[in-house]
Amino acid sequence: MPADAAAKGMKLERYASGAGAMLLLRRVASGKVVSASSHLLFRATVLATLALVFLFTFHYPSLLSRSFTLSSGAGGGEGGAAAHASHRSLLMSSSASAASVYGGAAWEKEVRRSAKPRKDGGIAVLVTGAAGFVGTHCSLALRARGDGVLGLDNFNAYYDPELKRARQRLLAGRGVLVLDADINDALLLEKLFDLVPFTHVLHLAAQAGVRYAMEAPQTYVASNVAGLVTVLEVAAKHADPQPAIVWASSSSVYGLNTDAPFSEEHRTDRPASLYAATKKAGEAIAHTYNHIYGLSITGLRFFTVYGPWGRPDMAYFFFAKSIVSGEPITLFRAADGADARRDFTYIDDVVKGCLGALDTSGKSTGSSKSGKKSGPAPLRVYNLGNTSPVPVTRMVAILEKLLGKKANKRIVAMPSNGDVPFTHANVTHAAHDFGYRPTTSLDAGLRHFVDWFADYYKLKLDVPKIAAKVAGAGKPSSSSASKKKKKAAAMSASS
Ligand SMILES: O=C(O)[C@H]1O[C@H](OP(=O)(O)OP(=O)(O)OC[C@H]2O[C@@H](n3ccc(=O)[nH]c3=O)[C@H](O)[C@@H]2O)[C@H](O)[C@@H](O)[C@H]1O
Repeated sequence: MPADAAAKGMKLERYASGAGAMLLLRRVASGKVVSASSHLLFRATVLATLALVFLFTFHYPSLLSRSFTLSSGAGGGEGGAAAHASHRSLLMSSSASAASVYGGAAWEKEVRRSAKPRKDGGIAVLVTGAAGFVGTHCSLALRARGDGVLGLDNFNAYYDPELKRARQRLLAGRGVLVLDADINDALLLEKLFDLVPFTHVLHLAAQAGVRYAMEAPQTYVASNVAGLVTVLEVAAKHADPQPAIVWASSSSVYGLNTDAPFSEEHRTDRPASLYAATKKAGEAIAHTYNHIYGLSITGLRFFTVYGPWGRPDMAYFFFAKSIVSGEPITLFRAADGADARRDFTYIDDVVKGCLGALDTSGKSTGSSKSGKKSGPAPLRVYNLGNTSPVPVTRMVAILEKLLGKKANKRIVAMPSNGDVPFTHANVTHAAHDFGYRPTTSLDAGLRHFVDWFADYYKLKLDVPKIAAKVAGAGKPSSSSASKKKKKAAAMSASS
């Protein structure tokens, strides 16, 4: 035996057992009993392997059994009673596995309870991205009218996950369970469809943000393309009956289109950002699943949605934070010298549009059993905007008044990072098909946002007084001020 192999043998066998190993070391070192050495080496290896298997099993049971997380605080799962074995897709976020509570009878009961309609004729909706901004508001509105809602969210850290947890707690308080789960977890989705005959999927989970797409392009592909495909695959090939799908597209699909107001008939083949390209890809993918599998699919092109419980990555939200803290804000000016303009759309108006789209979606016509469709199913796309673009500088002026503080503004040329100079929705189709009529001005909507913002971050703003000034209502009496505050709080929690 070469000297280094003998040395390795000595090293391994030293771990095998105390006194015996010492004896062995002497014998191996003398080079006299080589065959005894290899025999013991084999035994030591087997022992070490068994010890490792034992340790692994003890410390990492979640890797060996399937975990479904129940995280609304409502009820508990049954430890170790995994619902079924599964692999995790490489596309999935790892956050879901961290504090897992296992599936089982109690978990299934909670899932069914949350998804069960409370009224005759109510629908059962699986809401993806339920702890997101639009997802939270839609889930609350569905629950408020007696529909069944089960939420999914992967609680990723794109923006403050604590805000998502706060929304989750709000939903739990209204009886809506939001599972820690990723839309790319096909087996979990299948399991949920086995438990609940969902009539609809409101698919809002996505990687949002136009400019962030330059920093993290792959996350857009994973959520907005792969994630959408996973949801549609399960809905088409596993769910029985197939649900109708309503999902979040985006105003950004209009890209470099200059015809205004943007109509669903306009070109959408010139996306300005990868975000827009993934949403456009989603619309093409929706066509395929409708065509082949008979899924009823409705895409909603949201226009810069804002309001209470909003997204901190959006300009109105982080501008408000910066104004309060005295930090500078940067405003983009378009190439023609005009201020950037957006068709800012208030959350309550968008929620009405989402519910209208769900209620008029029509049925899917395919069968996951036979793989055939009985005829064409609805395939729709709608703008959900406010129909009145406002310069971003005006949005900042409203915030300044509401917050009682001037912004420290810096105006720069719009960087070429996926942004577009303006958006403007034509909502004729949504108005015709489900009565969509946005009614909230930017002044009123931002007043509701700032009421919530001050409350959530515990800021000492005299919000009702400032809000009334902006709305031109004069100085409110203390009773009308408190009535206003109560109304805003009720709205932010129930819309
Ligand atoms: O409708 C959509 O489909 C998208 O709407 C939203 O995108 P946008 O309309 O771009 O909103 P947002 O980032 O709030 O910028 C607002 C304005 O502020 C300007 N803006 C922005 C940042 C900045 O630092 N300065 C600035 O002037 C900027 O030029 C713009 O004019 C969603 O984020 C997106 O997920 C998607 O849903």
